[in-house]
Amino acid sequence: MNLEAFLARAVKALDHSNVVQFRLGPRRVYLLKGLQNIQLMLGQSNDIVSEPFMIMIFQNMWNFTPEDLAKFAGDKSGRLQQPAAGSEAVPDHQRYWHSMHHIYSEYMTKARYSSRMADKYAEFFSTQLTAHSTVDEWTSVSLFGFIKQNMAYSAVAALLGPHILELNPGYVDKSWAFDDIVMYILYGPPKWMNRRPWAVRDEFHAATGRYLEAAWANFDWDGPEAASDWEEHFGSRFARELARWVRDDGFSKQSAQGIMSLIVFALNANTIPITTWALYELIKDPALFQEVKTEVLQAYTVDAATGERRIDVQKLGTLPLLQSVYTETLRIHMSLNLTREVNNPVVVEGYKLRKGAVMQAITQLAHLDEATWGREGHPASEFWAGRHLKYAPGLEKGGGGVVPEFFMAGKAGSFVPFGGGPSICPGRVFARQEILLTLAMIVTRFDVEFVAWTKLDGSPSDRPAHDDPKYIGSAAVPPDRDMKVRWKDFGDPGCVAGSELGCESRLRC
Ligand code: HEM
Repeated sequence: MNLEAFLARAVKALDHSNVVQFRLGPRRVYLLKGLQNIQLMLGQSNDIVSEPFMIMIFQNMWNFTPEDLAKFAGDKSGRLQQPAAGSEAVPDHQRYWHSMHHIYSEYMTKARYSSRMADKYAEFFSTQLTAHSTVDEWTSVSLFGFIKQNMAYSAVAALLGPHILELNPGYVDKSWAFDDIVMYILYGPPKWMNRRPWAVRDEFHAATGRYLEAAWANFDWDGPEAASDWEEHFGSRFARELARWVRDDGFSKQSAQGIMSLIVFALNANTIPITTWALYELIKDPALFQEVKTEVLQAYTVDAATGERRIDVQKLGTLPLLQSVYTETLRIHMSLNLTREVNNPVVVEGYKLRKGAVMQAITQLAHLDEATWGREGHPASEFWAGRHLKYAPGLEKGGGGVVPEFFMAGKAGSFVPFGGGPSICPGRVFARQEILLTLAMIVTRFDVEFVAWTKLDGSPSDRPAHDDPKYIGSAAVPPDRDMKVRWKDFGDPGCVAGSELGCESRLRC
């Protein structure tokens, strides 16, 4: 399916109406736009659900066994605490959607667990930066390639612990090979016509399975780490709780490794394109790079006891310019058809949508709406780092020491990179921390100079990067060009103007 062509037709059709209906085989599909319609579709209710679409994903991407698939398909009680009407008698252990949702929201989204993962991520990523550069020397780097390898490596180690990478040399490459064939598996021709994508999936799943086996064999459930937030075998508490639930509820080994593999895919598929695009913007604009660096230096703290310098992730998340750059990058490069199914009839702009009808909202339509996001001299289609900054009346940028505030330039329903409702992305808190940390660590640690645009294979390109059309409609869209840069590592950052922190860093503030 050509999602780019579909998107272009959909945008045209939605020019005239907020609701456009078409048929996909026997199904009625309703494309929606407009704040209220999207809020309705992504609301907290058992009337409009994502489960039927997820079943398709479980079958193809997760490779669930038919028995395990039947457990989810048969559970109509929904994800919410309150079972859907008519499902009140379903025993708790058979509420598969709710159990999974509970683990997501408890161990992935809550600040305690996401911050622990973020700290581990910073530790692993710092080690990767050190391994790939020499202090005080200029090194040539293909930025997208670098981020794809090293950010993914560090995020996997933070989520699942380092052993998965030791047990499976080339695991990160396997995960990207899987990323490459995901849309084919979901929407492409059947397996008998081309077996390769399924072989790529199975190889990736098997590698993840080796991690699960080793973790189960080596983790002591009665030992001192039984309630720890992070340990080396399973990695994060989230991964451990997910593995435990899958085993306790009797899922097969095949389904268990599929679930974990999908988490790895979700972990990297969006954060890495978004981080890469944000870095491209910062490097293209040296003044912006410097402004972000100055701002980020405020988030370094020194541990009074150990003298160790580290980034305070919470503080990082409050820096206005950095937040604005992050929001703007997500706004521009997220392209997903959010999909739901009607479980109980609903009325949308006078149309009655029956049970079984499919609803879709296209993130790009909301994110690029000129009326919502456009500002004089800054059309909605263009990146503008200052779009989400607000200055006190009378004080404009450049007015000596004026600190702006971060604010959402559009309305909440016009910005849905993480979806919404019960199936909103559970990784959103960690994703933000991970992206901000990566940007912060690079801008404070390196001097970076643009060298040239290249194609993804490293050959010269005569143009800058665009969104890679292959990924439009599927998630955060990666660039179709790499950026060759040279960077110089200044080593340990943390020196804030005049060394307030008492460091002897060579970092030029
Ligand atoms: C910039 C980064 C990210 C973006 C833009 C993003 C976006 C999304 C979106 C749009 C959905 C579907 C939501 C819906 O249907 O309403 C989703 C689901 C999901 N995301 Fe993320 N995501 C990001 C990072 C992450 C990370 C780091 C993880 C961590 C493992 C993660 C794990 C998941 C999972 C497990 C689901 C499925 C949730 C469910 O079915 O209940 N995501 N994400």
